[in-house]
Amino acid sequence: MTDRNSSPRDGAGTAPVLELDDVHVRYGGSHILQGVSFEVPATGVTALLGRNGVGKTTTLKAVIGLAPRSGRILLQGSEIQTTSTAKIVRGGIGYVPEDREVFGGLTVDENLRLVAPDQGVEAPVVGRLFPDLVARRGQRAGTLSGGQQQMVSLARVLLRDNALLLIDEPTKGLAPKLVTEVADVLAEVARTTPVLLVEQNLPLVRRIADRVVVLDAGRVVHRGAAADLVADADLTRELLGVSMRREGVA
Ligand SMILES: Nc1ncnc2c1ncn2[C@@H]1O[C@H](COP(=O)(O)OP(=O)(O)OP(=O)(O)O)[C@@H](O)[C@H]1O
Repeated sequence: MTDRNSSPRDGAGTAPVLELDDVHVRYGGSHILQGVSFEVPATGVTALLGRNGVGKTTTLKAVIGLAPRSGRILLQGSEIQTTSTAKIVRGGIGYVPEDREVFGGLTVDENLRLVAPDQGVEAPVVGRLFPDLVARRGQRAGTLSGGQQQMVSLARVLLRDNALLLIDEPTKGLAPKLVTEVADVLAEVARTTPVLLVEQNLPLVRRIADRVVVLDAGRVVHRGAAADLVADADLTRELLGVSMRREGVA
């Protein structure tokens, strides 16, 4: 495994917010995570990368308790590998799954009031980061564009106080302009809350991630500074099978 945790942006010196130690996930006879170990520092964006099907989403699900896991997982030093998802969420992990999961029949405001009944779109964080959602407060979430639904998902999680955010491919399927908008929001969010981000868009990773963890076949194969990985065309091709010119962030 390559391990290049030497950047001044790597959060070294502070206690990690999340630690995975030899985490395994098995579905029936399939051994999906095969001893995953890494730390998420308490600041900035840690990007979890890897080719399709290597176990990135499964890693987030193992942390939040939605996949059958073994091994040790520590949130702010406390073991959570046997804790229920509801307790983990109450304990401070916000999870934005890949499939967005908005309530399509409810308005934008009603979706947010499920989490913050007294505030909805009036919550300061919504006005600050998602002015478009305030303007669309009465629109049914099912009629929003993919990017707008992504914003509802993100806003809903941000209505709570989180020690850590797990965000799974927030830009998947979005047009480049919306990718840029989501990237802006994530960069702003990460100023106050550490983020573990699954993302395939390397220009976005270069722009907002501080460090990367790369998985292959259920194992960590590389850790290091995001800038170092994306600057190394041979390494990105070797680890991810992509070149930096594939897609852009305006
Ligand atoms: N509930 C499940 N039951 C059986 N196998 C599963 C289940 N969930 C995921 N897998 C398998 O685990 C492997 C890892 O899936 P995962 O979704 O974690 O990959 P990923 O790295 O997030 O991929 P992608 O980039 O394509 O989203 C895949 O082979 C997938 O088919």
